[in-house]
Amino acid sequence: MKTSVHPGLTGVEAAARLARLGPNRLFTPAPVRFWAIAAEEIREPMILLLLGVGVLYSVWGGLGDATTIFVVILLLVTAEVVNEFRAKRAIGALERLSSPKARVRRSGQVITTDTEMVVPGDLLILSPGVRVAADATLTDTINFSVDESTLTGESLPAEKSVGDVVYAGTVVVAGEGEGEVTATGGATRLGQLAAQLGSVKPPKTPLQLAMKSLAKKLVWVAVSFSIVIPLIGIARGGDVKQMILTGLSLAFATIPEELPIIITMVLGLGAYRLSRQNFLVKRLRAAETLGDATVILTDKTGTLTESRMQVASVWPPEQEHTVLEAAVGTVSPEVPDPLEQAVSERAHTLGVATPDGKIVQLRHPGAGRRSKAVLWRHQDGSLRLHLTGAPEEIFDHCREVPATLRAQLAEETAQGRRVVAAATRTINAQSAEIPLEELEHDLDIAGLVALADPPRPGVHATLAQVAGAGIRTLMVTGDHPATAAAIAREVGIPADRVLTGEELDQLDDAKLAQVVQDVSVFARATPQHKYRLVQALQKNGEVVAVTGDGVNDALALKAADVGIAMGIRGTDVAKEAAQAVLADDNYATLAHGVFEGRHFFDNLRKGVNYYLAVKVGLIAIFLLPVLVGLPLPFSPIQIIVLELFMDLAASAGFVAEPAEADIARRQPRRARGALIDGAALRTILFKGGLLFAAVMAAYAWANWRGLAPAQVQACAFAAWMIGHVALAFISRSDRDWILHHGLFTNRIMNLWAITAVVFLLLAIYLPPLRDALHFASVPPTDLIVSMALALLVTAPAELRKGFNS
Ligand SMILES: Nc1ncnc2c1ncn2[C@@H]1O[C@H](COP(=O)(O)OP(=O)(O)OP(=O)(O)O)[C@@H](O)[C@H]1O
Repeated sequence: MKTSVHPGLTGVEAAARLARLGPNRLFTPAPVRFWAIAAEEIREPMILLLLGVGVLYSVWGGLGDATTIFVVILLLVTAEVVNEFRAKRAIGALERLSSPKARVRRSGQVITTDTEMVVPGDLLILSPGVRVAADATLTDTINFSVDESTLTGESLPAEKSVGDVVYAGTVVVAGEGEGEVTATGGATRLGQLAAQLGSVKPPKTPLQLAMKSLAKKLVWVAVSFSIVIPLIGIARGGDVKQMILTGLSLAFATIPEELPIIITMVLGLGAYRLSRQNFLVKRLRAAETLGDATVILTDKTGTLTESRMQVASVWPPEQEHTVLEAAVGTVSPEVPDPLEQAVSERAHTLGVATPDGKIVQLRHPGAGRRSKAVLWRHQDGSLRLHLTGAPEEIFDHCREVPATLRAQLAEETAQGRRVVAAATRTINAQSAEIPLEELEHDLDIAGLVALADPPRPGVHATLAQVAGAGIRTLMVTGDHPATAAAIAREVGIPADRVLTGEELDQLDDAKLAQVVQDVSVFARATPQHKYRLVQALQKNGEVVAVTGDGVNDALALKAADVGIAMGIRGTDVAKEAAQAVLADDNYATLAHGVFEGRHFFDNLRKGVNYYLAVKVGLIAIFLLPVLVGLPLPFSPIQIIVLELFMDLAASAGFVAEPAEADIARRQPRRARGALIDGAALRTILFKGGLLFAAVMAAYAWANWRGLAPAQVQACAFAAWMIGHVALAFISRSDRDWILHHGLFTNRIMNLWAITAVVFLLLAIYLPPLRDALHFASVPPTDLIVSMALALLVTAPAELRKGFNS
């Protein structure tokens, strides 16, 4: 392969072309616009229902009532639109954060840029695992082939050489190459295909679907009550118009249209926050499942270790020069991996040069091989083959291997070092066309290079924390078993037994499912082994999070419950197959993500349970008075105001809830059951019942005191507002006392509570608002008693935690 004859475009020229020809992308993501969301929201059946109520009010009630109701509608719609806008903008930003990258040469330097920034004339640097960013004509290749199945459906790799065209969207599977971009974005072949397909909306996550279906079921419950309650009222001689308005308002307040929005808010905003901390959530699904992980299947290099490899020793030491000369012959000049970087740095320090000449053949590790082979043609026409890789594999191809080398290998690997052997062979000058595999024999061993790659600082502590949270960590590596075991011990993974890929092949699926219960370290493993491990673990009922970087890791990443690609080491293919990307490749970031996943799920459950509890309370509050023939505790306008406050708490308040103290200590939720199980249902009914009792207590008190109907409603309203604020605070933690959890640690909830209380006081004592909402001023003592009753009656929800834990 020629080395960098063409320097590529300059940055200035590339920018000019980008401005002229537009970004290299197939779809322009629809921008998230506030007004578009608002327009959509206004067309929602719920809002139409409310507008209907408004119109009826203006016909039956009067202009004042109609104005009040339209103001409330405006507030409600604004609140919902702001919420939805925030969540959708966050989800949109997620895509930008994990946008694909491409390697190009500009002004003689290889740089990594956003794929969108690639322009015609750019020189693409292509290596295995790369998804080709744009259509390009190959200017340089070496044993180069691509998988074109996305375009042609043909699954066999297509070999390509200089002059051939590679298409955007295809994947490099072998060799190395360089190509000059001829078309970008919509002008590429893929772009033309994509234009026919149109844009694809991301599918809804299982939880979003479950929530939608739950919301649909609950609509019927809400609607039934909203019909039955006014019917009973009318049968008992109530005012027909008033009852119709009550029914409509009740329907509006109890139909759980907010449920799917709560999910989008919690998962969307949560995933966005997590993505700012190096855990890029590409699909919301990942945010959903992460917290349930019971097993983390992780790579070693870069995830548990630093991936800043350094040559620790070379064997035999007196022949270091020769060994490095052999090893540096397989170092890729364009895209060296950390191992190659370490070798080349050391060679550079000692003044050992890269072979002088041209690469005529090349084979990367992979497809069952753990070595890299490069065939060089020197200036004088002679051919020399260089092989670097797993010692046992290299030894097999060597003429003879001194026993001291084998002994040294054992010693170095026991210290956790990655050890590669380097060997060479002089080849007949006429044999350049013979496939590499046929040349790889009778090699002369040069020696061993041992590379140190220490564990990342803090990874030991994180692993212990993860283990304490009931999550097992399994290490799967392509490295030597002794190296794997030594690193595993250092970071705290049990390594009494290490299983190699070869041993794993001997086990059938049933046996493997048994073995994975005890063994935590797998060495000399391939991506296929990783895939089998994921399946075996899932067979045992585990929820598996897996990391991956290579082209062939896509299988395991897709099969896992959460597939997580490495951001630094990962290939494009792995990143595409994964649901999330670790921007820093760090195990600690992954662990943090799992705990955050638990946190999201907690918040979601708390928000939903609270939301349903207050709805149950509201229905009960209306059912009892109509059944026993008492005046209604709230007028229709008041019901609509209540809805505004309860929606806000559930959708915005619980999103901001800090994690529970035991988030990293408790065991995973084993049963991946429904969001609302038996226990949750009991809690919902219990809390709804308490809210009902709180309002009824104030209502009874006000009646007993002989207050006027509008005053009775004011007392009931006060009890509701205080009661539902108290319940919201109590619901912020399931098991922990709220004082222990932190009474004022949720800023949004604080703000909401203060607004609710101030609004309550203004609604009763500020004449224009009071008149608009049909309240009457009440003696402060009665108000205080109503509020105190609400606190007293809802307190059992807090006390119940003592019995639950
Ligand atoms: N660039 C390379 N040159 C020579 N040999 C290599 C190279 N890369 C990998 N190998 C050999 O292949 C083995 C497996 O390496 P690989 O990078 O595939 O491991 P892995 O599965 O990614 O493991 P890990 O989780 O430790 O990264 C290494 O131990 C080494 O012997």
